[in-house]
Amino acid sequence: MAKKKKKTTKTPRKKISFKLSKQQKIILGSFLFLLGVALLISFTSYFFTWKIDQSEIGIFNERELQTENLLNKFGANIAHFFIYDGFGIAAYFLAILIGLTGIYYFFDFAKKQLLRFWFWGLLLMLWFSVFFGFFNEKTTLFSGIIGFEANDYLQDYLGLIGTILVMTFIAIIYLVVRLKLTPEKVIGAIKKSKNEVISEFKSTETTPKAKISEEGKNTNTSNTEEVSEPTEEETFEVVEKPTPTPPSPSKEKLILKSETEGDVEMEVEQAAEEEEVDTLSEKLVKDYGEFDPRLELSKYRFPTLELLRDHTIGGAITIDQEELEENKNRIVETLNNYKIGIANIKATVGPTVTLYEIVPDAGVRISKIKNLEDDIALSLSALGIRIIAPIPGRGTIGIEVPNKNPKIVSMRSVIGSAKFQNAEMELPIAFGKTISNETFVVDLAKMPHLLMAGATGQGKSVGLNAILTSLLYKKHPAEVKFVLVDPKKVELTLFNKIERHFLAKLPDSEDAIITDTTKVINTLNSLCIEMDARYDLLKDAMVRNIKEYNTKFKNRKLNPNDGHRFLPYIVLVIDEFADLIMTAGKEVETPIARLAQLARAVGIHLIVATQRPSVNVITGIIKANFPARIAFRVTSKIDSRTILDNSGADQLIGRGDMLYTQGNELTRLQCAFVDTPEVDDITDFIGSQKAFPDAHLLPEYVGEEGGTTLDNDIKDRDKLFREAAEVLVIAQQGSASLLQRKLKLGYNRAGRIIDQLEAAGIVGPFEGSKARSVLVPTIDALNQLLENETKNI
Ligand SMILES: Nc1ncnc2c1ncn2[C@@H]1O[C@H](COP(=O)(O)OP(=O)(O)OP(=O)(O)O)[C@@H](O)[C@H]1O
Repeated sequence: MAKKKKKTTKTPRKKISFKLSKQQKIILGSFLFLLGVALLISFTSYFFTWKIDQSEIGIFNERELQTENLLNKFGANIAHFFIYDGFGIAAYFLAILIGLTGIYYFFDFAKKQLLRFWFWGLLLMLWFSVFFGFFNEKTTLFSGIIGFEANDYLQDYLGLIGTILVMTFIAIIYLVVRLKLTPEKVIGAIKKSKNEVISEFKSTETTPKAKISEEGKNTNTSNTEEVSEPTEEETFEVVEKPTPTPPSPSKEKLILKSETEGDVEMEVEQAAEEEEVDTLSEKLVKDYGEFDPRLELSKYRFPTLELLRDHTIGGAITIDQEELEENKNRIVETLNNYKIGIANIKATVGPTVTLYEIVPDAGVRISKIKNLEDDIALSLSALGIRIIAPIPGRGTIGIEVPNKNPKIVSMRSVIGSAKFQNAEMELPIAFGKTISNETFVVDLAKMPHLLMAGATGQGKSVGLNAILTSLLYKKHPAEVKFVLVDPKKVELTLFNKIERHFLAKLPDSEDAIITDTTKVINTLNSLCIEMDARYDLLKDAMVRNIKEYNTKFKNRKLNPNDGHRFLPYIVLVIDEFADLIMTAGKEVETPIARLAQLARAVGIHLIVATQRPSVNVITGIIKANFPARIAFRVTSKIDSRTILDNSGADQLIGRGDMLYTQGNELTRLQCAFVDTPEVDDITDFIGSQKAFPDAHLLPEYVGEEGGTTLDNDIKDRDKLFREAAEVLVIAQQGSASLLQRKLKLGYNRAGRIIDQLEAAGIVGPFEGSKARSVLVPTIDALNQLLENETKNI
């Protein structure tokens, strides 16, 4: 018990605080300021009296003893201590710093700047003290003992030249860091002063002339007031308008006198340029730096190259001379059989095919060679021959012949290539290698949507994995989000591991990867809502595309309180589009077409793959909005035409051999190969790192049949119900995103309020991705409606 009592009687320890009250600051400030002044006086006086006072230094107890220093014994001793025993003339810095500190405390200015003054001031004091050490070998008055000894010490170790060099270096540091001096500024200042001298010289020269002309005018019959009564002493003022160069920080007056005595004097006044003031956004950027979308996952590590394997077991591409010669002879022979002479032939060996470029003899018709495609293929007895007549931009005819030993192009080699690593693109994709063995990198953001077709087993899934891998190697989780649709349920499951890093999903769904058709419809419509919301944001920010928007947001020119946010790119990947169209038809096609038409500017990009590129799957409207297309091997010429608007895809050899077009010419590529275990490793690597709390949530979309039951219970209404109703009635637009912005609500709450408004008959039913109609025309009508409601209860 006694112990307990002891404990309770213990008084809590007082915290020691160094915070000064306002009065204390004023007292301390004035003390320091006056001390600084006292030091300045005693130092100055010391230089005149030190010889006389020399013998009295150190004697305090003899009251009658007087010294010559203006501050008597105190002044003589303190000055002796700081100047003679200390830093010489440089001790003035100390006096100034103490005085300055006094001013800072007196006016209670921020102390950060003061610290800087002390740091640089002390450095300067030491520097000058050592510097004067060079000059006064006999008396240490200029440098003080510290400066003299320090100089001596440096010279003992570095010699005179070494010491000068060290001192120069410190001086440069001061000039560059503290005074922000650069060679350009120095040159500019020299030029400026040179110009000033010249102009001064010129104006002094011209003044008498001006006077003469003035006098000349006077003799004329002009009667203006200024010239009618010229007197010898008269001065006149010419006010010069501000000239753009050179800017001067303050108003300056320049009096120009002519050489002749008692002559007209001219005063030139140059107005100072107005200072530019930082805008709010510039100030925010200065204070907090640019907005960094990566900050939340700032420790995120990008996947390493070691996670990818090298599949080129056979080593790099080898040129089989025999095979080349054989093919060349056969081509020449076949063409000769049809009386087509060849002037020149050149071969480029790629990973899977070799391109033979032919320059036919003059007068040979190109269509003739094109028609012989099948005959040449027959005589070369090889699958996958493609004839390009002519090769655009080269003036030759190309014959692509598959190699006997095709080489796999590893994802590792394309990801590790300089072309991909140095690519300055928004969404870089390394597809593989071209026929001339160059890494082929394109920007998905520029495509802007990609259609991919190929018969089963020809490399579509590998191609999709290559695209996703490319983006994972280049983009931070905050910058891009994937919406993955995988009706086959097996192809993209590995990406589940990176759900909270890179995937986007509907708020109520468990899995981010969408496998069932109704969910696909909801997701597509949700993306349409997101697209519309993004367009609203872009409009509000007065920018044309997501890149400009994000730049503006990073520069803190857009206020997050107005609903603005950093917009990540969204890449929608659909692996088996035919399946979706078969089961959902128009319901899928409409939002896809809408997205394809409009979403490019807001950073939503589509990648759609299909096994069956038939016209009822890839309809005209979809095709028109997917300018970038990839074809793996397809089974018929018709399919090739559907996907590429050209034949050729039926002639490919499979296993990643593909044709790529972005609206104009076809490029034959060997798709990079990335195996499932590699994707597994990459997603493991990313998945094991710190993630966002949840997958990126897309806006909620309530399908027609899955709509929530409309409950018109007044008690259950949201607190902001009335305010929300007013906002929508005034805007005559029933959109949840408008509520989000105006009332600063989350999406879910805004959605709930919209449902309640619908139940109350204020807004109309859901109309796809369009905003709902508002059924109440004015605020008065709204008040009436709500009043009637309460009466009826
Ligand atoms: N770029 C490539 N390089 C080498 N081999 C490849 C390449 N792409 C695909 N292959 C080979 O082809 C096989 C089938 O590829 P993939 O699974 O991508 O075909 P798919 O078109 O997606 O077929 P499906 O439509 O039936 O899913 C792979 O297992 C692989 O052996």
